[in-house]
Amino acid sequence: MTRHSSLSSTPCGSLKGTFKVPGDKSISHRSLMFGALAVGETRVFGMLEGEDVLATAKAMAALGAKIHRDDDGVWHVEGRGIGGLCEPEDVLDMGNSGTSARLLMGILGSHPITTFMTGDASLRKRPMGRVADPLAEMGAQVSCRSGQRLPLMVRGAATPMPIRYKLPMASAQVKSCILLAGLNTPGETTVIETEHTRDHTELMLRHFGAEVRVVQTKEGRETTIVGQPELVAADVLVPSDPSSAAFPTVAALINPGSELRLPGIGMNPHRNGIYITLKEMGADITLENERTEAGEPVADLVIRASKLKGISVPAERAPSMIDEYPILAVAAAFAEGKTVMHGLGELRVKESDRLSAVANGLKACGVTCEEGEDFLIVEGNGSAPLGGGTITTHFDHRIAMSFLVMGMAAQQKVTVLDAEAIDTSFPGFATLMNGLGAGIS
Ligand SMILES: O=C(O)C1=C[C@@H](OP(=O)(O)O)[C@@H](O)[C@H](O)C1
Ligand SMILES: C=C(OP(=O)(O)O)C(=O)O
Repeated sequence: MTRHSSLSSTPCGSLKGTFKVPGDKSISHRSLMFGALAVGETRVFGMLEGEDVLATAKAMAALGAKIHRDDDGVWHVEGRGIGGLCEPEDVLDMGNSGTSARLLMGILGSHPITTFMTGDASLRKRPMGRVADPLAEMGAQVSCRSGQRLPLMVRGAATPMPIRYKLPMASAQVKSCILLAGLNTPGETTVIETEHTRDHTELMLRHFGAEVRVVQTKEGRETTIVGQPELVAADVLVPSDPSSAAFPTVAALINPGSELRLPGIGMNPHRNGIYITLKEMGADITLENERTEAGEPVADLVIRASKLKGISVPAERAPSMIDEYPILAVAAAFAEGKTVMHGLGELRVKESDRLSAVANGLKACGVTCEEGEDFLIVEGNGSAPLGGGTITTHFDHRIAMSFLVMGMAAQQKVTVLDAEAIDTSFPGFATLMNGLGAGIS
C-alpha cells in the first residue's frame, strides 16, 4: 500500500470530555489466533479493528478459521482445533504488524503445513531470527530472506520437539511464539525470561483451557505450556488499550485546563509503566472503578492538566511501557528538567528505529535531547517547546501520534508525514481527538 498523507496539529487549548479508547491490540490479536485454534465458536467483544488486527483476522481465515463480524460489532471465530489449520493457498501478508508475524510463526512452526509470509516495507526490515532460531530448535524449517527478514517460509515440524529456551531479549512476541509452537508439541515447552514482559498469552491460553505453569527460579521467570491440550472456545472481553490511551493522556496533561475521562482502560501490571512514570513526573491521573474484567485489571482514568518534572525512568520498567517511550519523550519535552530513559535498545527494532525517530523529531521541534545506543535524555524547561517541525514517521503509528500530540500544545503547529500509519493501531484517532477540542487536520 502506498501511504503519503500528512496531518498537522495546531495548539488547541484545553481538552475536555470522555473518550472511548479502542480495544487492546495485543489481546485482540490473541483472541483471533486462540479462537482459531479452539474447538467451538469464540466471541470477541470490543475487538480493535485496526489494520494490524485485521491482518491477523485475514491470515487466520486463510488458515481455515471461519471469522465474521456481526451487526453489533461482535467478532465470531469458529476454530479448527489445535493441529487443524490448513495450508493457505497464497502468501500471508502481515502488513505492518510484528505481533501478527511472530506469534503466527509460532503457531505454524508446529503445524505440518508450508506457509509463505510477507509484510509491508517496515515489517520487512524487522528481525525474524529471534523467532526463527527457537522454532528451528523445535524442528520447524524457517527460510528467511537474507538478514533473517521477511518474506519467509515456515514448514512446520511433523514431529515437533519441546524445548527449554532462555530469551536473549525482553520480548513478549518471542515468548509467545515459542509457547504457541509448544501448544501442538507433545510434552512441556518452557520459556525463561529475566525481565517480565506482558503476559496476555499466558492469561488467555489458560482462559481457553490450556495448562500454563509459571514459576520464579534463580534463572528467571519460567513459563511452561503443557502440549496438545484441547483449547475450548471462550468469550473474550477486550479492554481499551493502555498504549493507545497514553496519547490522549499526555495531550490532556500538557494542555492547561484539560480534564479527560478514559473509561475501561486495561491496567495489566506489565503494561502500565507509562502511568506509573507520568505520576512520578507529577501527573494528576486518578484510577476510578478499578475492577477485573475477563481476567484483566481495568480502570477508568481521569486525567487533569499538570505541571510535569523530569525524572529518571528505571531501565527495568522498560518492558511494561516499551511502546510508550515516544509519547513519554513528548511529555518530557514539556516537563521542567531532564528526563533520563535507559534500557531502550528494543526501540531500534520496532516499526521504525524509534529512538532515532523520536530524537530527530524532538530536535526538529526545538527540544534539546541526547540519543545514546540504548538511552534517551530529554531536556525540558517547563514550558511549551517551539514545535514547528515536519516529522518523518517511517510509517510508524506511534511516532505519528506522539508528534501530533506535541503539536497540540507546542508554540507552533507540527506536521506529521505518512500519518495513515495511525490506522494500524488507533483508527479514528484524529476524529476522536478533535471531538475533545484538538485541531488536527
Ligand atoms: O506481544 C505483544 O502483543 C507485543 C509485544 C511487544 O513487542 P516485543 O515483544 O517485540 O517487545 C510490543 O512492542 C508490541 O506492540 C506488542
Ligand atoms: C511495536 C508495535 O507493534 P508490532 O510489534 O506488533 O508491530 C507497536 O504497536 O508499537
